[in-house]
Amino acid sequence: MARKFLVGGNWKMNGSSQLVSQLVKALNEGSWSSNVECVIAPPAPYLASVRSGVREAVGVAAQNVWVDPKGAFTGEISTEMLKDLNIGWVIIGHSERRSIYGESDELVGKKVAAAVKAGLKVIACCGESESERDADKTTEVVFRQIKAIADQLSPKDWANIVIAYEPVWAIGTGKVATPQQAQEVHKDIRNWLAKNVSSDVADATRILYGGSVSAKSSPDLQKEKDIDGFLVGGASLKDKEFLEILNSRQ
Ligand SMILES: O=C(CO)COP(=O)(O)O
Repeated sequence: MARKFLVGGNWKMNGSSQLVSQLVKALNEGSWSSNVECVIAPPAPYLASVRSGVREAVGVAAQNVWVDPKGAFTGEISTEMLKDLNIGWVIIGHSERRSIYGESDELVGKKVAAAVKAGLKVIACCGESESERDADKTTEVVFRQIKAIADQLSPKDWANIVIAYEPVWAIGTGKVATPQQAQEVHKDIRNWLAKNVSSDVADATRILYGGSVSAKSSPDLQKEKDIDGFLVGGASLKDKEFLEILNSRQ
């Protein structure tokens, strides 16, 4: 089954009104193949203006969401608010949320389930740290993270899930995984889905690679069979480079 290539831009806690306008303008004026889907994730204060400013074909994602629909949760954002603002996507379980804010596998699973039930599409992140890779625990960690998500979902929910494999050692370090390293884990994730969810879900689910993706590394990474796109951090804040990455899909 053909999986549409997806390039996501995770702006993290970066930007200003000025940079946001510049990036939106570049995406409105730039072009890339209709076989490539683009989703950008601005910081929460800019979600509404990005959604109204960027062309419809570009998806907009929040970088986090809470599990309850409303109430006394100071500082949080609900799925209902995202829908109210016409934000179709949310990134959940990013390694920065896990490590800095202590989000457990279980909480990540609950957030993914709440978002999908609310009708949002989810980019669900997983990935091992350097010491876990060195200890040969990559698949153990990644499978545990994905299982915590899968446990909360029914097979049909997977139509709205994209997985992002983001090895922690490659995030913001300039140390990009080789195409072979990434492909190996992507294939393992797909096999895990086939065995534990269904072969249809394994075939259809897009698995993105994230971690120091640049215009230089994207052409080779995109050649790998099980790499269905990228989740780009730093390079998504550079308008020309992000467009180059969008155009690296052959
Ligand atoms: O965390 C990432 C995307 O979510 C990757 O960040 P960098 O591309 O800056 O390494």
